[in-house]
Amino acid sequence: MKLIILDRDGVINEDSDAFVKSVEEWIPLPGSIEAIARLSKAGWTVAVATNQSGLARGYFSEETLEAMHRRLRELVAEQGGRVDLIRHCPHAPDDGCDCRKPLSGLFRSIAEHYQVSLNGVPTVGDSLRDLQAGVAVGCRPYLVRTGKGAQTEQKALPEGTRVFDNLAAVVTHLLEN
Ligand SMILES: O=P(O)(O)OC[C@@H](O)[C@H]1O[C@@H](OP(=O)(O)O)[C@@H](O)[C@@H](O)[C@@H]1O
Ligand SMILES: [Mg+2]
Ligand SMILES: [Zn+2]
Repeated sequence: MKLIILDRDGVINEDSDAFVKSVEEWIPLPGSIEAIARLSKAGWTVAVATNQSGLARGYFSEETLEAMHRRLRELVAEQGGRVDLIRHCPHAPDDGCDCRKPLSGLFRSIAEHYQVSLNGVPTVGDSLRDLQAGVAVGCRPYLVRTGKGAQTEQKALPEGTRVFDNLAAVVTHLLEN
């Protein structure tokens, strides 16, 4: 299967240092919804792996998070595409979970869901921890310059990381190669 694993905040939608705390604050980045739809229509299965410590911090509820993800799914469906699976880490940094990126629990959960290896599966993130979580289970890392990506690009990146301006550019590359 052609599987791709996307980070959410800063890749699909605008990120904020104050967290994305409501559907109103959940604003798609230009071209990202269409990019996800292009992948779907080309036969790709699109999964999302996202840290959502705002839940543990009490900034928003699971119901609000689900409303954001309903909005994402609706917008992609309007473009003829589909977000197939969303896995999130609800924990705080000091909860000691195994699913908060850079740990790979979300990625392993996605692999388990589809009963596939993640070797070579592209993963797209804006933070170093997104790439580290995916690379640890064999994913091919793609960094975008949206969200926190421009700052991340200044750091030491996992070997082989490809850098693109945004998700739309990553998708164009993937669909052309
Ligand atoms: O980029 P993804 O994984 O989809 O989501 C990131 C968000 O959960 C938030 O993660 C927080 O990190 P801490 O959880 O405070 O370390 C901060 O970086 C926020 O700016 C950001 O909105
Ligand atoms: Mg992010
Ligand atoms: Zn967790």
